[in-house]
Amino acid sequence: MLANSTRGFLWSDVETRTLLNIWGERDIQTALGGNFRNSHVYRDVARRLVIMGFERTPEQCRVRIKSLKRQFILAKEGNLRNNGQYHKICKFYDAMETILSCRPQIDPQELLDSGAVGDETEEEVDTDPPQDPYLESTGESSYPETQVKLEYPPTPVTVGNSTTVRQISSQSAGGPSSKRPKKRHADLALDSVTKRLLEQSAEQNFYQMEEQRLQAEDHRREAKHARELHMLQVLGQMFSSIATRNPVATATPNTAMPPALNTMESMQPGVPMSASGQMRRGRSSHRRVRSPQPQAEWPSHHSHPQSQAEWPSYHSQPQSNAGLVLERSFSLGTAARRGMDDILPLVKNIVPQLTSKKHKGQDGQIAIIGGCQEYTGAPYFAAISALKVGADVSHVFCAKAAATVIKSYSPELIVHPVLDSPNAVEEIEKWLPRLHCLVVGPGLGRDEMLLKTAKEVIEKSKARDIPIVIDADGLWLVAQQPSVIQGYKKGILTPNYMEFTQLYEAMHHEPLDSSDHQRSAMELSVAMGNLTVVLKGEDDLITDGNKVILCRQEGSGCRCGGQGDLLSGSLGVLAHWAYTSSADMTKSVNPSVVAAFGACSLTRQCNKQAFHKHWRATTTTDMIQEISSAFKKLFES
Ligand SMILES: NC(=O)C1=CN([C@@H]2O[C@H](COP(=O)(O)OP(=O)(O)OC[C@H]3O[C@@H](n4cnc5c(N)ncnc54)[C@H](OP(=O)(O)O)[C@@H]3O)[C@@H](O)[C@H]2O)[C@@H](O)CC1
Ligand SMILES: Nc1ncnc2c1ncn2[C@@H]1O[C@H](COP(=O)(O)OP(=O)(O)OP(=O)(O)O)[C@@H](O)[C@H]1O
Repeated sequence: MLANSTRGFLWSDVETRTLLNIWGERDIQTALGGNFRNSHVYRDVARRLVIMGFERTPEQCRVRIKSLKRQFILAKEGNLRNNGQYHKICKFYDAMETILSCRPQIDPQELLDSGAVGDETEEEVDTDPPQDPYLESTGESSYPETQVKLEYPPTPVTVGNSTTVRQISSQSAGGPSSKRPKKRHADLALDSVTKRLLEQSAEQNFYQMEEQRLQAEDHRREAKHARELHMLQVLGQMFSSIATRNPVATATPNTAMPPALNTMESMQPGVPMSASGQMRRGRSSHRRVRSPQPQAEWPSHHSHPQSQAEWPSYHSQPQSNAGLVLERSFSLGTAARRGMDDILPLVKNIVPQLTSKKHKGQDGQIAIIGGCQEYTGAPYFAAISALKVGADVSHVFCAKAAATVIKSYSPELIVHPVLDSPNAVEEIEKWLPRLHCLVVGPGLGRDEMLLKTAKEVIEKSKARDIPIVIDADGLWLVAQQPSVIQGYKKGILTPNYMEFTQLYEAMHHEPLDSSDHQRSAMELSVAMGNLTVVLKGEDDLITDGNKVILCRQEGSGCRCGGQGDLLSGSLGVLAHWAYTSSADMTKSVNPSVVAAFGACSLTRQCNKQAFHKHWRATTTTDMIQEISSAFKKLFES
């Protein structure tokens, strides 16, 4: 049976790697290098792909390769917009580089001699604007193609070690009447000058095309956001009509903000939102700027029904320096906004009483799914942090090679060396009835067998309604197979910036707009079915797709590895507490959000305290030692 019988626009990593393996085969590369018509080569590629279990048309293969080459060239050229991090998210960079650097060098003179003028090879020339990835499989594009007229012989442009062939513009190539030289090696000096000129103009041409390509991309993005906006408007209207039938919900206070899809990036606590009432999208030439409007000038919901019925509005809730709430709400916003004045008291509310009436286990039995030969520290940090925050029991389900090492770090942890055993899922499943929260990913690694086990354990835990925190390599799994957690309301994702980028791009099939993290985080959350997303960074950004909370608890400049594990372990416990607290305690705020805010604040406070003592020498172990006092300071004073 074919692995990919239901074809879609999406190429899985395995499928792409198989395609690259086939495309990189010597005979294919030779065939592509020596032919200006290559449809038969891609027929062969598609045929070989079918043998490997993936059904794709030759055109799909060609388009996919083309797009991979585009990504690779972009990454290579450094013509990037992702804070110079793009090479890290060009997943197949190494494979592309290996293949392209082994390509036979193409002699431009041979191309001229071959008489292939104007007979463009589809394989080598990359002049199309990017295709909408949703339509890659059909080859159609949802936006007008940028016309780049190419009339003259191809000339090589060196990208790294490889040589690709590009067309030259008429001005630079000397016009279509350029004649094929009669003697091939007649004038070497002239040849080399001509070659240099051709190379320069090809480069210029390349940058022009890149510019056009980026513009086309911007247009496409604008169109996408316009569609989103429209959807939001429709939703707003729906909520509005419900609200008019619901007397409680219609009691919306006079806090309607300008109808701007805003971000809080420029906001400081206490600064009115209207000061930043503009839509920040992509490149400057396409920014749509709304005039800043003083808050007072915006009519209330009652006098300006459109302001809430048609537009989602974002409300800033001035907070303590540690936390800031950005909320997108519709007409029913009042209900959602109740209790959002301050998240910290809600975290305090969920912390269980210490009482002699309880027995062991009631305050939390947490399990970490992670730990392999390479990574033993991460699961330990997460598990011990869970204990120090207040869980009664902390388990680690890890690979055999990691178990003894983790046990030797701490006798407090219960370590199960089962993750790489054939009956791993069964072994872990036995424990699920007693577990209150799972933290999947710290030190898990990317071994396929371990990931498969993790995936099945997630499925079993979902069936039991257990909160699941996914971090580190667990997020990699989610980027490959989002459905594993998509739509599960008790799922919490805790990506750092790199992990966030991968997740975002896996869900949206387009590069992350790094200028607007809050919007992107919300989009990711919504795409994942309103899962809670915690984007860690200078400010931690927490969203469930409806509101964004910034955690700005003071930390330090020390970024020792493992802090994220402290966060995910603590979050495991807090999530359990939040989900077992009454709605009164959390004031109906999403329990995952309350827990996430608590875990972020705690991690940052630990970082601050440890840094005061150890300065540059601060390690995660030092931070863990601060959990007790940081917790008390934040949540019990
Ligand atoms: N002691 C242990 O056992 C520990 C084990 N751990 C375990 O290791 C496993 C793999 O985790 P990971 O940390 O290597 O992977 P990930 O976070 O993707 O970083 C990869 C690269 O991305 C970059 N990068 C990262 N953050 C960035 C940012 N914000 N902004 C920009 N760039 C950023 C940075 O690239 P660089 O700067 O080095 O080029 C980084 O090297 C996982 O199981 C985890 O649990 C850790 O928990 C640590 C303690
Ligand atoms: N620039 C920063 N300033 C202050 N705090 C930060 C900064 N970056 C991250 N943090 C804090 O460090 C904690 C861990 O985030 P980090 O980005 O280091 O996670 P990670 O890369 O997943 O960690 P790990 O090393 O465990 O894999 C978070 O609580 C976050 O608030």
